[in-house]
Amino acid sequence: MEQIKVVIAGPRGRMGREAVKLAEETPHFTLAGALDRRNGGSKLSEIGEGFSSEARIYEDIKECLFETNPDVLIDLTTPETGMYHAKTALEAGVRPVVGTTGFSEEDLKELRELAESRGLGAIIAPNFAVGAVLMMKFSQLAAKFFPDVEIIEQHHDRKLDAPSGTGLKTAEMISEIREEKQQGHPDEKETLEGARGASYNGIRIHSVRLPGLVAHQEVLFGGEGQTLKIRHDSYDRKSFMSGVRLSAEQVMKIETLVYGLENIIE
Ligand SMILES: NC(=O)C1=CN([C@@H]2O[C@H](COP(=O)(O)OP(=O)(O)OC[C@H]3O[C@@H](n4cnc5c(N)ncnc54)[C@H](O)[C@@H]3O)[C@@H](O)[C@H]2O)C=CC1
Ligand SMILES: O=C(O)C1=N[C@H](C(=O)O)C[C@H](O)C1
Repeated sequence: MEQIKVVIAGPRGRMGREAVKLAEETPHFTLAGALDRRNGGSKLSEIGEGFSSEARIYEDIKECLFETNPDVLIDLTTPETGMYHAKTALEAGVRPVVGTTGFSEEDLKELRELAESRGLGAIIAPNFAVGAVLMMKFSQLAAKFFPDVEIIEQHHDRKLDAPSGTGLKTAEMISEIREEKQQGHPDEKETLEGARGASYNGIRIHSVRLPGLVAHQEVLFGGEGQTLKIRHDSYDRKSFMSGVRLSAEQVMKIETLVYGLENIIE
């Protein structure tokens, strides 16, 4: 298999550290460097996170990409940083694989145009877990028969964005096959603000944040005399790593931006 040179942004984060281990363990990946907010100039093996890689840590993305000349930048940081990194990578001829969530439609449009104008692949995947992708696909199918649907996403309490990227993507995928629809009683009133959750084209999204949780989502459909629940649980961040690996492989073969892992696993 073709050797892929990767840089990982956010190596000390919950996802980033799994991604560093993935890169260290994958024979056809070469970990060329890491982008962090601190530890610039050190090697990954020197920062006490249990990494064995001798790859250097950079604090400046431009310097990092110039010196390491990677094929792929894997970004697992924060929404603002993720957007800046993805843009800077494309401008430098590097293909971004972005797991970071919280991108707007405008962000996606801008990155798609940039990727296509440079003839480069880019993948933005709100969820890298295959089970979560299937949950979204099954939900899209179910919504053809059950147009009344609410999404309950549950995450750890260190999460910055709400709703989750997965919750939003699920609502987007359902909206592709469902007309906008007002759900619940037409005269319903919130006596406590937020009680009915956020609304995406009329689909309610409820965000739960609690210590102890990792990443969980239930898509709840209601019909006459029946309900259907489609649920996915990530109990460990290892659940995301096969999707990260697949994305880094596939991004080398495309020349546009792909938003969502469902577009590369089917
Ligand atoms: N697509 C997917 O399957 C998944 C996506 N995520 C998303 O990935 C992102 C990261 O999640 P976690 O690892 O849980 O967060 P985290 O807070 O544990 O890690 C984020 C890391 O990014 C680093 N960082 C922030 N700004 C930076 C900068 N300018 N340069 C370099 N590093 C920087 C932080 O120091 C931190 O180590 C979030 O947006 C989350 O929603 C999380 C899990 C799965
Ligand atoms: O922050 C997380 O943890 C996760 N973020 C992604 C999201 O926002 O959907 C993916 C997964 O749910 C974990």
